[in-house]
Order: sequence, then structure tokens, then C-alpha cells
Amino acid sequence: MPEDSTAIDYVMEKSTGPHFSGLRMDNLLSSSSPTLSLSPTSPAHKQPFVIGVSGGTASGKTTVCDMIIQQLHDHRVVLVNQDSFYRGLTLEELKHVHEYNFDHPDAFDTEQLLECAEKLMSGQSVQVPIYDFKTHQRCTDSFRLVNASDVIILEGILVFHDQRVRNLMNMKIFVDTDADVRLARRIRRDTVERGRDLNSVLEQYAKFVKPAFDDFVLPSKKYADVIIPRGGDNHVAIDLIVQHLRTKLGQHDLCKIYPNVYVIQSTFQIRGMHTLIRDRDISKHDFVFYSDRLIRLVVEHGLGHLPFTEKQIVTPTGSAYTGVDFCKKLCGVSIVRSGESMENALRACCKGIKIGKILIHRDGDNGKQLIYEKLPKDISERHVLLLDPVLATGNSANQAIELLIQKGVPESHIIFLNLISAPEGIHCVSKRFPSLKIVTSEIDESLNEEYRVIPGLGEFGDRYFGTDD
Ligand SMILES: Nc1ncnc2c1ncn2[C@@H]1O[C@H](COP(=O)(O)OP(=O)(O)O)[C@@H](O)[C@H]1O
Ligand SMILES: Nc1ccn([C@@H]2O[C@H](COP(=O)(O)O)[C@@H](O)[C@H]2O)c(=O)n1
Ligand SMILES: [Mg+2]
Repeated sequence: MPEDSTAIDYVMEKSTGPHFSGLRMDNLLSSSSPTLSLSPTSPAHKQPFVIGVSGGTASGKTTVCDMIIQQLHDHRVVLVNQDSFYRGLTLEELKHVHEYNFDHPDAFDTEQLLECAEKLMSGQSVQVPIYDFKTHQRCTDSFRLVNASDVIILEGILVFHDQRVRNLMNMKIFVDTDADVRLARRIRRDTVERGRDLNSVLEQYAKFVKPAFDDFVLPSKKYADVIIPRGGDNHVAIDLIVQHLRTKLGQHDLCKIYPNVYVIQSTFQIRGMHTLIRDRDISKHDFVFYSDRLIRLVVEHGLGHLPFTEKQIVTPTGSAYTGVDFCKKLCGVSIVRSGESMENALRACCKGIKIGKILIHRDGDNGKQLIYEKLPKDISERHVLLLDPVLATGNSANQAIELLIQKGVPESHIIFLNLISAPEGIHCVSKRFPSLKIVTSEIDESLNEEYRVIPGLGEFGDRYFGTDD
């Protein structure tokens, strides 16, 4: 700990209110961008991108959707199956189930599908019914909770049939697979998974499935923007669609606008850890454990941006190995107090590293700020890893960076490490300090009217240090 830690601790005690990474909004309000809506008073809900996936039965619609979701693992994607909106059969209909046409548009509750899709598009979570193909009924006591997301996929044989549903879609995909292949797959699937016998599958196919395909599904193919022959086997088509979606989603536009912003490559492990630490019901112990794991990844990634020198060594086999030597002149600086949660990870990666502290504290309501700092004396000769888990408005980060620059640290020698960054904060910091690097594990949606990151994870410092009771 620095020698004057008592002074810092004292002020820290007094500043245990909500941690906002900024206290003045003037910078933010002036930092408009053609690609981002940054108004903090109207944290505009970003419209999700809606994809419709249609095609004949067993054409591979669900398989194609699963592949898209898999490839878009760094985005929030939800799948809504039209099948979930099958009307449950009445007792009378059940008695004559072989006479029931499941392939006619009337078999679905399209009003309910529309209501669900519209709710999701407006940013609300929905409860989607669970349909049982064996009993031809909906589950009466459970639903599938679907959360608002960046991408909504609506999948089903007749999702292009109703104009109102079609109109919700930004992109329409038709999965086109030969009828004989589809029939063979359907026989296998319905006998194995849906409790049917071969005869009933063939009868239903001839009586309802094929005529309805000709009358309703095939005519809706003309609405498709993209037709995928061979379904899930067509990796080229799926790659192209995913590439297009990435461009449309534009989440990575920030990385394009600011080439010094790095979002670490997302994996399901990383998404899983974010899911845990963002969950308000997680235990404190788990919050700290998974935050530490994520912080370690961000720190390791940040270290990868330090300069290196070439180094030759000899291995135990007597061979030469040309590698690199770590940058020796570096230090950490935590923005008190939540930045202190990142210090252990930095110490674990860089043996004996010096870590300084900066505290930015509002002094009354007149916009004045007090800055306390304890930094290594030779900081101007070091590369600085600046630590703060949450980048919100960017105002306090900018003050900390300004202070480092005043102390002689070149802007390009600062790497700012975050777990979660708001677009507004990235914009504010990168615009003012374009040569500084920001390394983060996820970029969130926006700030709300209280300047909190949304969806965010609440007050990181309080949750991490257990002062959130
Ligand atoms: N490319 C493929 N090769 C072999 N089997 C496949 C392929 N695509 C899908 N299937 C199988 O065919 C069946 C129907 O596929 P699915 O994706 O569920 O189609 P849909 O949703 O259009 O009815 C499933 O049992 C699935 O495992
Ligand atoms: N109780 C039901 C409900 C629907 N079907 C059949 O399912 C097909 C749609 O699902 P896909 O995954 O194949 O798109 C449709 O062709 C219906 O005939 C059913 O058999 N029983
Ligand atoms: Mg399906």
C-alpha cells in the first residue's frame, strides 16, 4: 500500500456511494457521433435485428438457426420458434388428431406470436409457450423465458405467410432442401423424437404436409432475401449471413471508429462468467470468484499490448529459441475504489509490479473535484496499466488519464483495462486520448438516465468489497 494510504482510505470511506465513472456530463453531451445515439437522458433502446427463417418441414431451419447462434456467440441472440405457438388441441380435435392439419396457417396462434415478437423488439422479456409434439398440447405450468436481445430469430414453416410477421423482419432466409431429403429426415425425426409410427408419418405427409407446402410454404419463398440450398450443410452461405449480421449489428463499429479499442475475443466461458457476475442474485463469493477470473483475462490481454524486445535463449535440448522479453518498465494504477479489485490479478501476472492509486472525488455539488494520487516517482518512464472494471461516462477516467499525462506519461503508454465499457465512455475517452488503448471484455448497450451502465452489473466496488448491504 502507498505510504499515504490512510488519506486515501479516509476519502474512500466518505465516497462509498454509487460509483459512477464520471460526475460531470458536459464532455459526454458534446461528444456526439453519427453512429451512436448518446443522449444520456433518453437511453434509446437499440432496435434488435430480426431474422426470419422459413422453409419446408425438416429442411434444416432449426439446424441453420443453431449454427448462426453458435457463430454469433459474442452477441445476444434469441430463437423464437413458430412451433411454440401451435394452438393446443381440444379434446374433440385430439380424438380425430389424424384429421388435423398442423401445416395450415390456422394451426398457429399468430396473434400471440406477433405480441411476443413485438414485446421482444421493444426490449421486454417474454414467456414463450412450450409445445409438446407428442401430446399436441402446450405445457400448462411452464414457459420459456426469452430475454430482449440484439438479434431475434423467428423460425418456422409459415413465418413468411402473415404479412404482419414478415414486416417485423430485417432479413428473411429460406432454407431450401429437396423434398425427398426432407421426407427421409422427417420420418426419422418423427419416429425417434415425436413418438410417431412410420405409417402415420407417411399418411400425414401425403394428406397435409405436402399440399400445405405447395399452397403456403413454397409461395412464401418469394419473400426471402437469401435462399440457402442444402440447409446446414451449406457452410459458405451461413458464413456469409453471419458476416452480414456482424456488419449490420455494428457493435464492433466502435472498434472501427477507434482502432485502439480492443474487445477480448468472446467465448462461451466469457459469456458464462458475465452471465454470473451480472446476475443480481449471485452470492458475494461467486461474484468475487468469477470477477477475478474475468479480470485475469483482461489483464493478460492488456499485457499483450505492451512493447517487447526480441530475446534468444537455449532450450534443454541445446537448441536456440528466438522469443521475446517482457516489457520491464511498467506499473499499474487503480482508480479507487473499484479499480483496486483488479490489483491482485495484475500482481499475479507481473511479479513485484508497482501499483499506484488515483481517487477522484466530488467535492460538494458545485462540480468541483478532488483528486488524490499516489504514484511511482518514475511513472513517466513506465507503461501504465490503468485499472477500472467499469467504464461508464468516461469523465473520471479522463481525469485520471489527464493526471498521468501531467506526470509525464505519454498517452500512448497508457492501457486502460475494463471488464465492461459503455459506448458513451469509450467515445468520451478515445476521442480525447486517441493514442491510449482500451482493453475490455464486453461493450454494453448504453447508459441510463442515472448514468449507470445498462445492462451493466450495478456498483462493482460495493459488490466486490461486500459493502452493498
Ligand atoms: N445437413 C443435415 N444432414 C443430416 N441431417 C440433418 C441435416 N440438417 C438437419 N438434419 C436433421 O434433420 C432433422 C430436421 O432438421 P431441423 O433442423 O430440425 O429441420 P426443421 O427445423 O426445418 O424442421 C433433424 O433431425 C436434424 O438433426
Ligand atoms: N402436433 C404437431 C405439430 C406439428 N407437427 C408438424 O411439425 C411440422 C413443423 O415443424 P418443423 O420443425 O418440421 O418445421 C409441420 O410440418 C407439422 O406437420 C406435427 O406433426 N404435430
Ligand atoms: Mg424445427
